[in-house]
Amino acid sequence: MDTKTQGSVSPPLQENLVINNTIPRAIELVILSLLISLLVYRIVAFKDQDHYFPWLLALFCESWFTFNWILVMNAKWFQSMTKTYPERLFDRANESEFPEVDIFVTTADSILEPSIITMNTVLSLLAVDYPANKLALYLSDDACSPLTFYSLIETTKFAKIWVPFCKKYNVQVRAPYRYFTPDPPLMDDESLDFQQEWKQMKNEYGILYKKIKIAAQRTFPCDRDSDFGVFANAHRSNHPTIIKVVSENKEGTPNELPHVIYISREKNSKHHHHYKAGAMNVLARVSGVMTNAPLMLNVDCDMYANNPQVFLHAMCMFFGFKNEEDCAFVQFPQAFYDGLKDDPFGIQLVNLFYMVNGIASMQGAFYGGSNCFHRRKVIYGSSPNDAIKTGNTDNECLHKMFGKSIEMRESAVQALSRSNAKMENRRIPSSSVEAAIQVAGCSYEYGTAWGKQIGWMYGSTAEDILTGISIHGRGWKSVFCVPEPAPFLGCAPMTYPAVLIQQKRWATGLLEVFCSNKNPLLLTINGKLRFRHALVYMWICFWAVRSVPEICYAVLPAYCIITNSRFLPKISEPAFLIPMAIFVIYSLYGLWEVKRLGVSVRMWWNIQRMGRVNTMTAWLFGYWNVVLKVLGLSQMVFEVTPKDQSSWSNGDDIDDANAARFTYDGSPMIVPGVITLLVNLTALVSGLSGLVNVGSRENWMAVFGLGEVFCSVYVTLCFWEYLKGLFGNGKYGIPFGTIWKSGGLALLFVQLWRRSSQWF
Ligand SMILES: O=c1ccn([C@@H]2O[C@H](COP(=O)(O)OP(=O)(O)O[C@H]3O[C@H](CO)[C@@H](O)[C@H](O)[C@H]3O)[C@@H](O)[C@H]2O)c(=O)[nH]1
Ligand SMILES: [Mn+2]
Repeated sequence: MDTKTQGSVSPPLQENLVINNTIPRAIELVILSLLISLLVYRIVAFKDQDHYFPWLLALFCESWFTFNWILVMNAKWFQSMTKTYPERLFDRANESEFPEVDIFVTTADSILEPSIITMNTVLSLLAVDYPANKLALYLSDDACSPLTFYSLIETTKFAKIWVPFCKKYNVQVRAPYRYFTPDPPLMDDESLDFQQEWKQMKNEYGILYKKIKIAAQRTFPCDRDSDFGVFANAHRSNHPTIIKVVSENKEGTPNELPHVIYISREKNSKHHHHYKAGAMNVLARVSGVMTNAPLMLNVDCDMYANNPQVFLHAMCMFFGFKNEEDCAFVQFPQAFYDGLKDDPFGIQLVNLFYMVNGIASMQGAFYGGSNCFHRRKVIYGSSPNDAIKTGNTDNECLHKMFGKSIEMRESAVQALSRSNAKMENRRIPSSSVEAAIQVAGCSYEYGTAWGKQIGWMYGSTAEDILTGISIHGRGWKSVFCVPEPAPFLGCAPMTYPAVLIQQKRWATGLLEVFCSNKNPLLLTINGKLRFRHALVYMWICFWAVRSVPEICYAVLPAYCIITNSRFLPKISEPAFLIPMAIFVIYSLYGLWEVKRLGVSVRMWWNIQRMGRVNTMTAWLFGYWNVVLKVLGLSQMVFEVTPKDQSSWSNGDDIDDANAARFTYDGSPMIVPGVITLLVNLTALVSGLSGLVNVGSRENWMAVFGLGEVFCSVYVTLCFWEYLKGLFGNGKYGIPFGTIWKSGGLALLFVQLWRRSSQWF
């Protein structure tokens, strides 16, 4: 791969741009010093308090916030980003020297992840600007759905006209459902030929769409001919391996289609299948024995390639670094299409922008689970300076690592020993189906290193972070690449219950990483994870833990108002300025940060409040999940996020105002949120009634602290959507059951507080 990279005359393929960060650093330091002052004040003023409990609880929460702030500052301290120049690539290397890439698409449910979405992802990837004879696309179907297989066959047929069309007219958006939806249509060419072909293509896509739609409505998508026979008795969680080579580029011509292969790994209730990580490992092995490309791209089924040059951008990184060590994987951002205006659920990850640029100057991007190119040998567990060692790895050791398949071991040796992309003895996938079936079996991994030392790591529902940290822990660096236009676009969850499920899974999975043997601190001590990078991993792993101090802090003001105690300095004390300054500076700073990214004030507020709401609901459940798992009381499941198709399937414009409204199901996750809201409302009401009974201004001050009331109002504003939910109808209303439960608990808390406050 590094054929001509050393040539000092040619301009670089990628460049690291350092971003000046002086002002943000100064502001962050000011906030830090205020936080520390507050802690000091709390300790000094402790003895003067009438009530110790709220004061101590506040001290605990604020200590955590300060610690968290230090982690954040560390992450953002140096800012940089990498820019790529794909047009320069062709001066460096010939197309025939480009490395092969095996593309992995995963799907797990043909209802939650409608086939047509997956197929559009497939089409966009088959049509990328890259020699087709260097590519193989593997679709992993964890649902073992004949519909998916049928759709893939039909899609591949359509691809035979779609791909040449895209390349001929240099179409920019190569997922047809995105290409054909805009009104007026995207026209890349004015010519009559183009217009005609465009119409024909739209028509053909319409036919494909209908075929899939009709097939989806039938119990079995088509006649049970020989190809589909295997699906007849297959149950999604109990069936033999199914591998079908749907299309093969036998001659290896660059202008044909890449290989297309369908895989449904063996499932059996006796064997744990490890969800997505398990699917990825099967993909790695099957592609290993079939095509064994040195690079692998993995995308979730909804993440279509929005920028046809994305492979070239990735190559700029792989070719562009002198040391392989600097580029174990190239991560592209996860961006979403048709995201709701102003991000009402606070999920579009914009606020992570500065974090991402910050870690770019350490060991590089986190692996995000999708949109990432990996070196195969890195996934196979090698370390940066291993290249020579692996040449003479003995067979027994290989057996223990990679399993009993001879083809697998041979391919692994090849993958581990080459630093060069050249693929000797080109094979075609259909010649290795048997070997592939063997390595996709559900007992294949027993006694091997899969999921422990090699492949995608098991033990967390955030297999991405777990796998990424183990790579960084071996001393590799990675890169983040943000070309224009956005390289991949996918579906963000479109309803609030879906958001909750996703947030809970992330928080759970991240904390699982902390509790695993890939703990960031352990990897710093025993491995090669750099200390500062480990701190950033800690920040992300602790998402779930953050829920505890946050929820305590959110009920504190209510507690104080109800029990007539204090957790903030009195307004008459100069110390009152400290928390006030923290609040004002932090809010303005956050606003300024996102404003620089072109985000509206409304969106800033949504990110802010949903940050609080998600932490106190979904992340709190994530925390409990992990506690229960550690106690051995529960097991994790990977709940797939539904991919919404309303925005494109029928061409109707979604009504943003309605889509942004919160909907509720019976999920218990919102209970802590409703309780928090209810106790704060109770506090405000009881505060108000206290106010009515008091006359003059001085007395009014004596009744309750202004700071506490302000905080209570703030929490209520954060939960405004829940407040609406209490009175909403139908799906927009919080179910009665949830309201009663939360109401009962809130009442219980308030009574308990009233009675017990005299003791603390
Ligand atoms: O048993 C399973 C479960 C999931 N998947 C696939 O995993 C992908 C991600 O699932 P999704 O429900 O879309 O999760 P998200 O929360 O959107 O995904 C983010 O978070 C996950 C970790 O929690 C990562 O695996 C993903 O790559 C990352 O995009 C999808 O393609 C699924 O088909 C499987 O193949 N098998
Ligand atoms: Mn997803």
